[in-house]
Amino acid sequence: MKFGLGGYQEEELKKQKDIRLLARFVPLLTKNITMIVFSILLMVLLSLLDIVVPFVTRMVVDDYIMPSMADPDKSRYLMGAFWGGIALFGVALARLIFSFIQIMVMEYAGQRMMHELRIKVFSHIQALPVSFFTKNTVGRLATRVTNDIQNMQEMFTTVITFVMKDLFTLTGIIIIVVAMDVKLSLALFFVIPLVIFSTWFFSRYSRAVFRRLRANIAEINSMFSESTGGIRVIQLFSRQKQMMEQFKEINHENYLAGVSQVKIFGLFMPVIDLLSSFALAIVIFYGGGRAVSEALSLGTLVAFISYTKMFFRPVRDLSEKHNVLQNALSSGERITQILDKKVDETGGELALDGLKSLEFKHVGFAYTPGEDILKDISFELNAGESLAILGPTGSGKTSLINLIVKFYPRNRGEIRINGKDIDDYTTWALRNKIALVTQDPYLFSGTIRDNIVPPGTIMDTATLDAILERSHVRSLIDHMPKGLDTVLSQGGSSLSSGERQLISIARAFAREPHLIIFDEATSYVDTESEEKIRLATEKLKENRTSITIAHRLRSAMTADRIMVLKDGEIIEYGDHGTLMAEKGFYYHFQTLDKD
Ligand SMILES: Nc1ncnc2c1ncn2[C@@H]1O[C@H](COP(=O)(O)OP(=O)(O)OP(=O)(O)O)[C@@H](O)[C@H]1O
Repeated sequence: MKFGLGGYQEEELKKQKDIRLLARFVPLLTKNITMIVFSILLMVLLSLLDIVVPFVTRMVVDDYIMPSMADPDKSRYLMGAFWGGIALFGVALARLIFSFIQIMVMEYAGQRMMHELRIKVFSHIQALPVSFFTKNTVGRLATRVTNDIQNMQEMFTTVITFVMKDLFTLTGIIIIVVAMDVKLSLALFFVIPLVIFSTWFFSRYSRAVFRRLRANIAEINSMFSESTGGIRVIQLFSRQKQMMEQFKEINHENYLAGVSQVKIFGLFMPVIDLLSSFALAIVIFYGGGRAVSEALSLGTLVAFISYTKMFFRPVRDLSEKHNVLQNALSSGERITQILDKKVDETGGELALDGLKSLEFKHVGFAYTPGEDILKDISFELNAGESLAILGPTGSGKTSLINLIVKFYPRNRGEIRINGKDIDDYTTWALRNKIALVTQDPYLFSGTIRDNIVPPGTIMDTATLDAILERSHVRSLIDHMPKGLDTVLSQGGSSLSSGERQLISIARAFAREPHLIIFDEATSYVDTESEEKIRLATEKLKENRTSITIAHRLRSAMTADRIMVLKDGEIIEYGDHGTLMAEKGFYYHFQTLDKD
């Protein structure tokens, strides 16, 4: 089933068997099994207390009230009725206490389980390959770690124990009514097939509606986060109306699904009420007749009426819990869908100690099968050499870089570092020793220091000072209210893109990388910042191997080798002199840039 609009659509779900789906979450339960079992035992006790009430009533009616009517000495019976009342009050008090303990224990266990599940989902998402995030929006993933996990918690806390209680109560009632009067209990059981049929009918439809609702909520979240993320562009290009239209459409889908849910519930509950009244009518008609002819005691009839009413409470309850269960199952499906996504396991065992060579051999790559973005790329870069990559927009420059840092896996050919396949190195070691300075670097929310010094590293002041000096970030930090300890907003949005780039160059210095990959900014950076960035990157590249996606004449000219890409192919390769002599793309780039 697909809903809403293209960009915000949820991935199609594979329908899983409920039991198999629930089994996936059993390990969470087993870790908290003591609390769960305790809570279930309390629930059993609570349902016993429920069942006992009509029984006590029956005793009071049959043993004290009825005999008192025919006896002139009524005082003999008063004490019995009094103690009956006290017993009922005692039962109510015990219910309150046990119920409080049960809720506390179960909620505690539920919180613990969800805490663990949330961590599991979060860490799994963190380990997923970059390609996953281009297909799954922030909003959609946020729904997974918030709403969906909340739904699962509700299932664990309410469904498990309440279903146990309800089933126990139903069984208890059935046993007790059969023991009291077989004939009258058959009259009550007459409606059970009808109850089962309507519950089955209801559950069939409600699951589909719940799935639609979940998908719609995720789409709303997803569209909301994307539209707020891009609010500047939306406002600048006056796209609010269009966004509003899209939102209205998604919201309308959600409304329709909500209405379907209401319809199903609106129908089901009255049907169950009708069946309950029907059963009651049969009990009163048949039981009443037998009581009149004294084949049945009045106390038993009164107890029967109570049990009939009580019988339908768990049925109603079960259907309501069924609701929670359906909701949780559709959330569970989406959580397992994420947990089933394969994390990148291509990493090997090797550490990366220094860089002697980087080699591409006939490398081919496509984001979508059949649509080649890089074709037959071969080149070699030795220690300390610099490579400048040039090419028109969309020619595959960024894609080539993405393969080196393993954001995406290559489809063909070999990529070797120091003669070994890049998959032989641990992904962590590889990324740790390759510094990628992007055009618009991402800074973490936290202090500037946290952004520069790698996590878990203790860096002495002299080293840090030298880094700040070499990356030309010193004057920027001196202007900050708390210097290195100034807290940045998320993504470093309070800084200019040039400032962000300088901090990310300092971050690169701190890791002492073997390979520098630098994506030169195409957007406007003021002359002063540009000069600082140029000096900082030159220092960073000193005595290191580097690759620059070059947009400036100077960076291209000074590189040891220059590669020109067009439509995913290398069309020119060599040093400045050679390529100028070829009078191709590079030659024209040089002459154009000079103008
Ligand atoms: N995640 C992706 N999924 C599918 N196609 C993609 C993805 N990223 C890039 N592409 C496509 O791959 C091609 C090469 O893109 P790439 O970003 O590598 O080019 P580029 O040379 O770096 O361009 P620019 O100079 O504009 O940054 C483009 O046609 C682009 O549309």
